[in-house]
Amino acid sequence: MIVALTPNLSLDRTMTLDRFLAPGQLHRVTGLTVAAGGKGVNLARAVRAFGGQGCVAGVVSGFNGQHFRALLEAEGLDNVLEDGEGETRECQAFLSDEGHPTEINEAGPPYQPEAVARLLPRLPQGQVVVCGSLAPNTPGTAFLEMLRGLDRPVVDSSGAGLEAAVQAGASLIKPNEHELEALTGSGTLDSARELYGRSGVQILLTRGERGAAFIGEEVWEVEAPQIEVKNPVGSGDTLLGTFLYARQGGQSIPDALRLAVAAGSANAMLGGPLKFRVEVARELMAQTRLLTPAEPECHSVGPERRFP
Ligand SMILES: O=P(O)(O)OC[C@@]1(O)O[C@H](CO)[C@@H](O)[C@@H]1O
Repeated sequence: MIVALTPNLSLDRTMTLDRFLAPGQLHRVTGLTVAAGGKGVNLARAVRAFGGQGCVAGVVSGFNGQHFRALLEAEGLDNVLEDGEGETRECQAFLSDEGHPTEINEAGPPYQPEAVARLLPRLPQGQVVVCGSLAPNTPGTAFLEMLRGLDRPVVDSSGAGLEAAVQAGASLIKPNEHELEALTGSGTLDSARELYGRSGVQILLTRGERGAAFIGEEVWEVEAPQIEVKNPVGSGDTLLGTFLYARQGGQSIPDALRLAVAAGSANAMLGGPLKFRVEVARELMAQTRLLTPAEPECHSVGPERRFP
C-alpha cells in the first residue's frame, strides 16, 4: 500500500481556452474538467493504474470538500479523509492549442492541528508519501514532528517542507531542479550527491522534459522520450507514484526509473492524470535512455537508508 498523505488537497479545475491566456483579454472556455486534486491524488491514481494499492489521505473542508469526496468516490480511489474547517482550495490549470500551460493554485485553508491529529492515527499501514504544499500557517516544528512520526516517509514538497524532510531523515525526496536549487543553492547532480552524502536522504531529481535522476548509494540518470506535451500537470506525481510502485514490486532502481520517466511522459502526452494510461507508459519506456551511472565524487555517504 502506498499512502499519499496530502496536506493541502484541492479541487483541480482544468480549463481549455480558445487561445493562450493573455492579460487584459476575454477568454472563452472550450473545455472544463473538475477533478479531485493535490499531488497525492495524482500519485495514488498512477499507483492504481499500474494495479497497485494507493490511498489518498488528507483533510477536506466545506462545500469543495464535499465535492472532492464525491469525485474521489466516483473514481473509486481508496481514501482516509478528515473533515476540517474553511473551504478546500481550488487549483486552476489553463491549457490552449498555443501551449504554455499555466497553473494558478489557491493557498487553501490554514493548518488545522485537530483535524491532522485525528487523521494521522487512521493512516493505513504502508509507505507514506507526503505530497505537495503545506497548509498555510503550518508551524515548521509541527510538520517536522509529523514527519519524524511517520517512519521515514517519502516527501514531495518544496521550500520549508523539503527542508524539514531532510532534517527528519526522509527515505526519499523528489525535488525538481528549481526546488533542489532553493534547498542547496544549486539544482545539479553534484549538489544532489552532496546532499545525499551529508544527509543519507535519497533523491529522485526530476528534470522536466529531460527526464530524471536517482541519487543514493547508486546514481542513475534517465533521459525522457521525445513527446508532444498536451498537459504536464501531474507528470511529476505520476513519475513518483510509478517509481514507488515499481520499487515495491521488486524492480531495480534503473528499471523503476525508466518506467517512472516513461509514465511521467505519458501523463504529459495524453493530457494529464485523468487521461494517463499504463500501456502508453510501457510503450514509451522503450524510448527512454539510461545513461551510464556516474561515479559519485563524494563517497562520504551518511547512514545507509535505502528505499523501500
Ligand atoms: O500547490 P501544490 O500542493 O504544490 O500543488 C497542487 C497541484 O498543482 O499539484 C498537482 C500537480 O502536480 C495538481 O493536481 C494540484 O492541484
